[in-house]
Amino acid sequence: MKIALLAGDGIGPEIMAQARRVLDALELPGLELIEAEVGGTAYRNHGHPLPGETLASARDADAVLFGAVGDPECDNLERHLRPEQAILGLRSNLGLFANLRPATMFPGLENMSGLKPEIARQIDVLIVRELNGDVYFGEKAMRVLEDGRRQGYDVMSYAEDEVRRIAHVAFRAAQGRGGKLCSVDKANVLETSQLWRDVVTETHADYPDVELSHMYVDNAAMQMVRNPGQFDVIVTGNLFGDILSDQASMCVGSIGLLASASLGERQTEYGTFGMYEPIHGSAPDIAGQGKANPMAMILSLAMLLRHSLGREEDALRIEKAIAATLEAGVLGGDLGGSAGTAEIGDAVLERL
Ligand SMILES: NC(=O)c1ccc[n+]([C@@H]2O[C@H](COP(=O)([O-])OP(=O)(O)OC[C@H]3O[C@@H](n4cnc5c(N)ncnc54)[C@H](O)[C@@H]3O)[C@@H](O)[C@H]2O)c1
Ligand SMILES: CC(C)[C@H](C(=O)O)[C@@H](O)C(=O)O
Ligand SMILES: [Mg+2]
Repeated sequence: MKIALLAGDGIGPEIMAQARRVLDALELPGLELIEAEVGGTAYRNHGHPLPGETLASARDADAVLFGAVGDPECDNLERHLRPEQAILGLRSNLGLFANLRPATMFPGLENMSGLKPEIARQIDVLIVRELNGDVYFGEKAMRVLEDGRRQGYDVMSYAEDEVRRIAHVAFRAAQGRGGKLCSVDKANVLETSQLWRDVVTETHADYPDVELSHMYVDNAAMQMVRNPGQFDVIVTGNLFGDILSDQASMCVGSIGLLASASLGERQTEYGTFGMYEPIHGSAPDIAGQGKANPMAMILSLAMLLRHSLGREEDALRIEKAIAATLEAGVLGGDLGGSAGTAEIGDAVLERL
């Protein structure tokens, strides 16, 4: 079993170190770890945020564990050299089109989001975000118009096969959970969304046991705050999924808790090849201070063990250790506590 570890920038290496301790504690037989540089760090050392060697290491592994990228000092670089391009490059080059972002309330955190505890307690939503299309990957340009005005230009597009394959992932996920799928779009305005809605509705014919609903994204953002417990599985496009998942994270207490799996079609000897990462970024405002919550990173490792290495029991062990740590009140600054990154790592390891 081979895992590529890409720690990245900012808090990436700090939280990766804690996930690494958890992985070491599991003592998986025959495990090989390959570390590679990515993001601003890779740009500085190799002139590119996603060096060919890093992409090759990721491709060659059974799974990729990814920290975070993003570096304020790189903000003025040309777009193709910015750290964020590394993550987009990995997602597209590795064919990782299905991004699973679960947001589940942990016992003890019901008061964290400001929602009424009886509402907060019901949150258990899986956001299935399409990851290889949308305005992220359409044609882009910074143009100068005839009258001298600059115009930013980004094309939003979806082809029907791209919508169909993510719809299948979402319907299957709903079958394995509460049997409800809500497709989120902006079909009252966008052609891409009208196609999205049509294709999701067509695909529903294969899954008559799943209850399908459609919701406009602006309403979904409101409903996510009003009553997030109404959602079971949400399927949506790349941009809407990016935004709604950060929003969902606060409903369960903090962005420092949300893990993700990015999957494609490639199967390995042990499961589905994938890349696993917290949904948050490199958090430059707290980087290097030992303050970052490593739980989203450690929960991403649990998802890796489940989906790519076929080790459900180890995944559950980690998830239970995180839940027990939170229930014991070991909270990072993001949750109003004072535990630092390593202290949280210690507490999780102790319970593991
Ligand atoms: N997958 C990724 O690598 C990824 C995801 C999102 C943003 N980014 C990049 O990260 C950089 C910073 O972006 P941003 O500030 O908009 O978003 P961010 O997610 O990095 O941070 C937003 C806020 O949440 C806090 N936060 C995030 N993770 C935390 C954790 N684990 N523990 C405690 N607090 C945490 C930060 O301190 C900050 O106040 C940018 O360059 C952005 O492009 C990368
Ligand atoms: C860093 C950025 C490109 C990325 C995205 O928008 O997908 C991030 O926000 C995420 O949620 O993984
Ligand atoms: Mg995001």
